[in-house]
Amino acid sequence: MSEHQHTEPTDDAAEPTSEKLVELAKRRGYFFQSSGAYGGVGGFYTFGPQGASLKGNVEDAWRDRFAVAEGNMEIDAPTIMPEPVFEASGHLDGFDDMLIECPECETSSRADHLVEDNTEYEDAESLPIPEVEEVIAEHELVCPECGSGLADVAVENFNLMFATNIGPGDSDPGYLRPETAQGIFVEFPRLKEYARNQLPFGVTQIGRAYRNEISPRRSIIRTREFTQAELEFFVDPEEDEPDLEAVADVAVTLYPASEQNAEDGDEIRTTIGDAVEEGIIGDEWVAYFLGVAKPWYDAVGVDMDRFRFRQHLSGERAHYAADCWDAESEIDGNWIEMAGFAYRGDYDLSKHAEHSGDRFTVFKQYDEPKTVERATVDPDMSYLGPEFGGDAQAVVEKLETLAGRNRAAFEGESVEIELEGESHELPVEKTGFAVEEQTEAGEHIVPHVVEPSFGVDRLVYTVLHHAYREDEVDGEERTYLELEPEVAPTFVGVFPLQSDDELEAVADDVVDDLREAGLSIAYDDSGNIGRRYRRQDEVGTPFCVTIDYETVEDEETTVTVRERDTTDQTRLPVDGLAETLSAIREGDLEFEEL
Ligand SMILES: Nc1ncnc2c1ncn2[C@@H]1O[C@H](COP(=O)(O)OP(=O)(O)OP(=O)(O)O)[C@@H](O)[C@H]1O
Repeated sequence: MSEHQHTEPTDDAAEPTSEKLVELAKRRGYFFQSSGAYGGVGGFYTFGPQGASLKGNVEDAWRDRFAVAEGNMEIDAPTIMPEPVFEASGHLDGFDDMLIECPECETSSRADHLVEDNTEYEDAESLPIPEVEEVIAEHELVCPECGSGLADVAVENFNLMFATNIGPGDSDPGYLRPETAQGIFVEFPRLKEYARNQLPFGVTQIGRAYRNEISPRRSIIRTREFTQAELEFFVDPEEDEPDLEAVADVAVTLYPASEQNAEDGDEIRTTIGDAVEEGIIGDEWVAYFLGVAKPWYDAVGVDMDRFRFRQHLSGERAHYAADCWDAESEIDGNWIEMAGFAYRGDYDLSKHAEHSGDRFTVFKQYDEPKTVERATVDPDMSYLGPEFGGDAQAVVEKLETLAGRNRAAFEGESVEIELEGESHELPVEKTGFAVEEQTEAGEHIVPHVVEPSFGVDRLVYTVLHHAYREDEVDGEERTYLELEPEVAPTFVGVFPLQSDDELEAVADDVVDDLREAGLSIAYDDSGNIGRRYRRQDEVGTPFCVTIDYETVEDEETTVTVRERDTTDQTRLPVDGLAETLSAIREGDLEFEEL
C-alpha cells in the first residue's frame, strides 16, 4: 500500500487537468460521488452512462488480452468471504495503514502520508510506528483539516478490511474482500482439476474489491470500493518458462530500484529482452507479463510518453515477493500506480494449505517412473506398548520421521529418540527398520504464482486524463476526449440537421443500420449542430454523421461524416456507411483514406 511523495501529490496541489476532468466527468456522466442526495459519501463513486460504458469496454479489452488471448480461465467469486480465509492470507493481521486522528476536529489521516507530504521521508509506510510518531513530533506536523498540532497524538494500525457478519448473530464473521485474488487462491483445489492438473495455467477475475481507506482522495484514484482485474498464473518453478521471444522486442521505460536509490538516478529506456539479459528485471515471468501489458495499455489509450514500470524498493515489497514492478501513469506531473506485477512464490497456496488442511498442490508426473529407496519402520507394538504406555504412538511417529530423515541412526544396535525433552534408547530390531525400493510416478508440488493485478478505476481515470484535449475550432474554445475507438462509450453520433420529417426518417434508418452493425450510437436532434458536435466531442465520440438537405436532394443518399480530433468532414453514401465505419473501428481503415 505504498504511496510515495514522488508518485502521488497532496490534494491541494494545483491540478488543472484533473480538476477540469472531474467537472466534465460529472457533467457528462462519466463518474460522480455516490449518494449525493444524502450529502455524498467519501470514497464511493458511481459510474454514469458514459463511464459505465468506458469501464465495461476497458474490462472487455482486458479480458480479451489476459484471459482469452493467453488461454487463461476466468472465474467470478463472491465478494464476501469468511474470516479463516483472511487469517490464512495474512490480511486479518497485517492489512493495516497508519492512522492518526486529530483530537480537535476528529479528522482521520494516514500518518505515513502526512509524513511523506510534509517531510523529506519518501517511504514512511515502511517505518515502525514509534519512528513515525517521532517524525511527526520533531517536524511539528499539524492536522491537514484544522491545523491543530499532532505532536503528542498516538499513531495506530488500522485494518482496511470492511467487516460484516454472515447470517444472524456474530458467531460467523466475514469480510468484504480487499482484493479479488483470494477468491482464486481459495478455489485452487478445484481450479487445478479444471486445468487437468497441468501447469502452467492461469485464472483471471474481474470484480469489486473493498478497502476502508483512511482518507480516500483524488476522485476515483483512491476509493473504498473499486474494481480489480487480476490474473493468478500458476507455474512449476523448476520447469516452466515464459515465451519471452514473443515480447523480447517490446520497448519499455523502466525505473528500477537501483536508479530510484541513486543520487542522479533516472528512468531507463530499453526492451524487455535486453532488460532480462542485463538482469534489470529479475524474474522472467514478471518480464513476460510486463511485455504483454505495455502494448495493451497503449491500445486502450494510455499515453506511452507518460507511462513507465517502476520496481518496488526493498522496503515496499512483501517479504515473500521475489520481484515486483508497478505500472505507473503520469497525472499532472505525478506518478500513480495503475497495476502491480509480482512474483509471489508459493506463499499464497502454502498458507491456504496450512490453514485449511486441503491440498493446494499439483501432481507432477515424471517423464519416466523413478525407482527410489525408502526407509520404513514397522515397530513391534508388543514391545513399545509395555515400554511407553500412552506414548507408544508418539514413539512410532518419531521413528517414522527419523527413518525418513536419518537412516544412519538405525545402523547400530540401538536407536535414540527424543520424547518431550527426554532421550530414549530402543533396540533397532524392535523398530522393524527396513530399506525398500519403491517406484514413483511423480510428486506433489506447490505451484508458484505470478500475479499481474490491475486497478480498473485508476486505468479509466488515466485513459480519460491522457485523452483530455483543448483547442479552438472556428474561433471557439473546444474540449474533447481523444479516446481510442475501441474503448469510447459511443462510436457515432447521428444528427438530423433540423427537425424535418424527411431528414429524421433517413436518420432513423442510419441509426438502425449502424446499430445492426454492432456500433454504439447516440442520436441527438436537439440544439444547433455546433453544440451537438461539442457534446459528442466532450464525451469522446470518434465520429458524427449529419443528415442534411443534400442527403435528400442528391440522387445518391449521402451524409456528412465528421472526425472528432481533426473536425475534418467528408460526404459518404448511406449505402455501405455501416461497413466503412465498422472497418475504421476494427482498425482496418483510416478516416483520412476516405
Ligand atoms: N483504494 C483504491 N482505489 C482504487 N484502486 C485501488 C485502490 N487500492 C488499490 N487499487 C488498485 O488495485 C491495484 C492492485 O492493488 P495493490 O494491492 O497492489 O495496490 P496497493 O499497492 O495497495 O495500492 P496503493 O499503494 O495505491 O494503496 C492497484 O495497482 C490499484 O490500481
